Amino acid sequence: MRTDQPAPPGGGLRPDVHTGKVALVTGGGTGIGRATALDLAAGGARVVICGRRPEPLAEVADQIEALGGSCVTVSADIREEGSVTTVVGHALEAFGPVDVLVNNAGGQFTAPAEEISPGGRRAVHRLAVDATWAMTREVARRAMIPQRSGAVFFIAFSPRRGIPGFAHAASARAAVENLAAGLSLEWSRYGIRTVCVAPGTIATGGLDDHYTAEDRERWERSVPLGRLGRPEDVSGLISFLASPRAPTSPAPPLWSTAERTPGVPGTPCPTSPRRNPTSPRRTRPPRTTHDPLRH
Ligand SMILES: CCCCCCC/C=C/C(=O)SCCNC(=O)CCNC(=O)[C@H](O)C(C)(C)COP(=O)(O)OP(=O)(O)OC[C@H]1O[C@@H](n2cnc3c(N)ncnc32)[C@H](O)[C@@H]1OP(=O)(O)O
Ligand SMILES: NC(=O)C1=CN([C@@H]2O[C@H](COP(=O)(O)OP(=O)(O)OC[C@H]3O[C@@H](n4cnc5c(N)ncnc54)[C@H](OP(=O)(O)O)[C@@H]3O)[C@@H](O)[C@H]2O)C=CC1
Repeated sequence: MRTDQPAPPGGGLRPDVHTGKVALVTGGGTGIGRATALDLAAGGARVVICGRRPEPLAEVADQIEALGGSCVTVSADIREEGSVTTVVGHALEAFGPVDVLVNNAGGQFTAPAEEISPGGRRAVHRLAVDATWAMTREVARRAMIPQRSGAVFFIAFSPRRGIPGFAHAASARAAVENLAAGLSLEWSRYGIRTVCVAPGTIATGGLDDHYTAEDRERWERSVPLGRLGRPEDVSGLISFLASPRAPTSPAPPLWSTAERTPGVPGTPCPTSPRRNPTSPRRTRPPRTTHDPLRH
């Protein structure tokens, strides 16, 4: 069964939690981006979504409108010069200043590091790093800095210390994580929060379509929970962090919905240690009553 099924929107938050806000979600037509667009809309935000293919964008817009929300779609390849300006222009024209930007569009391929060509590395970094920065700068300059508020989300990877087959992509996400941390130091003065979310491994259509069943099974085995995450795990976190209930001080650099696997990424997680039945039980020393008033 395909795993990229629409999730019930809401994220468990109040239906007016984002009322009056405008959100822009890149790659909002599928997977994590779609779940995020739906959750933000279910909280009352007016949503702009972009991606290269118009069809998935239109489906999400229909879903949002069927729930009584507002959604505008912009079909664009955000790696192309000028397209970021166009996307942000459409958002401003449709709904006014953007309050929440979710830099979700991204992707890569798996390959041994030594086989990744400069062009292959560039293709991945152009999207994950360059287009993300261009979008963030454009939204900040045209909306968030003038209005002295906003929340910008970035998507990183977990684990953070590298993933076999992802040398190009994991290094791109490390750059984005550092960007989020640096911007939070610079742009707090404008009331802009920059937050990086590291999803772990999430069952999406993108994962189904671009990676082998073997890859997915290996990644699944490495999750202590025993299953991959769901898009709404990530969208629910983003929706909460975009809400007024989000902790603001001190701004945490990275939020993760992920496992923290102690072994090599992609290898099975260790099983729980079991007591050796032949080893003697440790005997506890007798309990003494501690009276804090007596020394
Ligand atoms: C513990 C384990 C954790 C696992 C974590 C898993 C976490 C991540 C999951 C996800 O991110 S799921 C998201 C799913 N979606 C995707 O990944 C998107 C799929 N990929 C793409 O859409 C494309 O590959 C791309 C990355 C956007 C590149 O597209 P583009 O149209 O720019 O590519 P091309 O013009 O065809 O090629 C450019 C350049 O790249 C080289 N290349 C492309 N594919 C491959 C490949 N499979 N292997 C090696 N090289 C590839 C291609 O040859 C070109 O290079 P040059 O010829 O110019 O040198
Ligand atoms: N699923 C997972 O396990 C994890 C995912 N991530 C990251 O989370 C994000 C969402 O992933 P997921 O939902 O799984 O994957 P999807 O492939 O479903 O989502 C990627 C979205 O980005 C859009 N997109 C890709 N390239 C461009 C472009 N050049 N311009 C505009 N839009 C673009 C795609 O639409 P279109 O093709 O129509 O352009 C698509 O809607 C990605 O950045 C991914 O790398 C991070 C960690 C784990």
